[in-house]
Amino acid sequence: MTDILTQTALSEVRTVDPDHLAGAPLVLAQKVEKQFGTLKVLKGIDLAIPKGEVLCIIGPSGSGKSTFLRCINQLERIDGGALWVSGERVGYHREGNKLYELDDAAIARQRRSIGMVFQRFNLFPHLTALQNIIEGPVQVLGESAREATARALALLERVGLADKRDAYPSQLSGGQQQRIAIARSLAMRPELLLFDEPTSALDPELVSEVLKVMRDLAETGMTMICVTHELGFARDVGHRVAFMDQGQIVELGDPRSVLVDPKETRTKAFINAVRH
Ligand SMILES: Nc1ncnc2c1ncn2[C@@H]1O[C@H](COP(=O)(O)OP(=O)(O)OP(=O)(O)O)[C@@H](O)[C@H]1O
Repeated sequence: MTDILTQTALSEVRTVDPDHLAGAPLVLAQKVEKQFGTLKVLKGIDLAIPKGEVLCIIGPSGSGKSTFLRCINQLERIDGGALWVSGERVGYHREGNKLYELDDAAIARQRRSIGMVFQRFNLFPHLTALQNIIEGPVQVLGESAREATARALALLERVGLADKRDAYPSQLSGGQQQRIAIARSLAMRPELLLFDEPTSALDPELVSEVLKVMRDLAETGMTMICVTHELGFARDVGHRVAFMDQGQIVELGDPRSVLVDPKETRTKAFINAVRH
């Protein structure tokens, strides 16, 4: 398996800075398929994401971007192909007519290493910012309240919200809630962070504060897959950009080649439409 992973890593990530090419990819998708009823939503996604990479996924509504993230995080089961995270085969998969399933404990363990930040912040409304952040580390990772609180306070500082530790979500702006949601994900010490349009539910003036936190995070070497409509963010922060359309990755490469000088007609049309 290491050979497959390494070979695929080298063939798929050649456009990435060599510093990001340390060993096997953190995420590997091979011919991943997903359908809802008769609707084929993912039609053979091949992708290798090395540790430390920031991959931005762009594409029109309904192209399967969220579904792909949800498959990585095992919120959806794939119907074909294979997915690995950290060299471990992810949850459910099918080979021929056989369906392989990990037990719930193994799935829970795999999911713990993957953080996900949603469009809607999904904070617990009855818990303060601090309580939202320590909930997972205490309940799931078994950390002491003292240790979890110390780390949560550092994370609040990192997202610029130390003064909001005792505020409830309803007392925070959308941008602040999203920054708490990011801190909450980080508190679980994830190896991989998935962002599903984290700024699209925000008022325009609140977008930049969330993008700044994501930008800072990228600089720490966190592996991130960001589904985003923020082309400026994708250009400045992404190591690579993937353009998805109709369940396929139509174009993949460094941000300049995909966003400024795309080769595919569909990519060009999408970028023009988003810009105007
Ligand atoms: N649970 C589901 N049941 C049935 N169809 C679904 C389900 N989830 C997604 N779909 C459909 O799958 C297709 C892809 O959806 P997905 O949310 O992955 O697209 P997307 O590219 O993320 O779009 P957007 O940018 O609008 O979020 C859409 O046609 C959607 O209606």
